[in-house]
Amino acid sequence: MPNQKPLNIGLIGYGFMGRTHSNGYKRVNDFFPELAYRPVLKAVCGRTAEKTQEFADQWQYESIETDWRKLIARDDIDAVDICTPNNSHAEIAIAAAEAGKMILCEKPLALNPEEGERMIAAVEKAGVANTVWYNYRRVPAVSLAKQLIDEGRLGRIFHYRANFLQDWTINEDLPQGGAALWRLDAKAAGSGVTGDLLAHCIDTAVWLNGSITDVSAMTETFVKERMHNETGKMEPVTIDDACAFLCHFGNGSLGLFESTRYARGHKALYTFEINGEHASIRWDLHDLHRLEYFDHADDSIVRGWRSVHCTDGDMPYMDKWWVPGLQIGYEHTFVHQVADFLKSVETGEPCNPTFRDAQETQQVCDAVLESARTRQWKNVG
Ligand SMILES: NC(=O)C1=CN([C@@H]2O[C@H](COP(=O)(O)OP(=O)(O)OC[C@H]3O[C@@H](n4cnc5c(N)ncnc54)[C@H](OP(=O)(O)O)[C@@H]3O)[C@@H](O)[C@H]2O)C=CC1
Ligand SMILES: O=C1CO[C@H](CO)[C@@H](O)[C@@H]1O
Repeated sequence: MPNQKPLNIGLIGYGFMGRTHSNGYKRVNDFFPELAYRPVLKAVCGRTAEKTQEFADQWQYESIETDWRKLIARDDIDAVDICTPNNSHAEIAIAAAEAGKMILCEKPLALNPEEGERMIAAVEKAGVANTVWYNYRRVPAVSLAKQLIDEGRLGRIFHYRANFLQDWTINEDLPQGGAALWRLDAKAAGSGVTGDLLAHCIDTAVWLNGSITDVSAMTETFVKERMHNETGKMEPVTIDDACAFLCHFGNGSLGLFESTRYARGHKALYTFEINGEHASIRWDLHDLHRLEYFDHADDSIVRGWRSVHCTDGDMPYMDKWWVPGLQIGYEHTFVHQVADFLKSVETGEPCNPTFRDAQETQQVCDAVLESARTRQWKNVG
């Protein structure tokens, strides 16, 4: 569309998320033609020039940088997209805000709530648009769950249950740290499954069911020592391999959350179930276009769990895609977040979750880790 205004993107980090976001930028205007803005892939930054250039050529970025400070200093960058390991989010975001750039930051927002506070102060002082990529909110079935809850169809909520299960660190010979395995090093990641996986479950839960007030958690590190890629020596493992916690929500409901990288057979199984007074819903990332729904008001002779295939045009986001019955996937959640961000730039409305919204998840993660450490219930915040 010739009338769309360009929004110049500076992407920092060209790994897994660099690819999902780039795909989102490239596809968004074809499927959301009404948007006033069009992302332009202006520059990508990584520390390795050769690999960064390879990525730029493949995804058609106009230029590369090998120092994120140079990317932020450029006048031709409007929005900075942070796709680097967690320990760099705060420094990059604060510098980007001070340079007046809009910011899209990967999750978790920061290493800890203190960093999160400084990031919020920076974006709010600069008055720049900001969002955090908690992308699962934008699975149509998850957005539909939000709609059903907000319409009051579940009534009073009693229970919220969520799991995020993986199995990729079971091998005790897997090293820790360095470029590929930064998730196993608390200095780079902040924490293990709590900040990496439970953060998604917490973000969705707070969005769907409101604030979490207090938590009681346990964590475990099953493999205590691993070879560190940077030192070449066996070193203590500093992250949580598994975490489970109980919590209270402000609305009086009870929560039960579990995450691990030691659930043999599960690669990325994110599920949640919510039980209300009138109805229950459940969702499973492996079948992401389905929302299961049980309505007690149904006639008893046909009452049961319905499997709602979220592909009709009246489901959230689905009028943008194919025809009823044909589904979409993981990558579309990022297209949706880009679309919502561009819309927010146009209207001046926040694009959820903002840094301030995402800080709530940071605070819950902090309370969870503290509760596990002290073996006591902890209040959030
Ligand atoms: N929303 C979601 O569902 C997901 C979110 N994430 C989050 O996204 C972020 C990135 O994860 P992921 O993409 O998997 O990580 P990867 O390890 O795949 O990629 C990280 C990238 O960051 C670059 N990088 C690292 N340090 C710097 C630096 N100082 N300056 C510039 N570039 C740097 C690396 O390139 P080089 O080494 O050349 O510098 C690499 O391109 C994390 O915060 C993670 O938690 C990840 C997966 C899913
Ligand atoms: O959603 C996710 C899937 O798993 C990744 C790790 O393997 C996470 O980093 C990510 O946030």
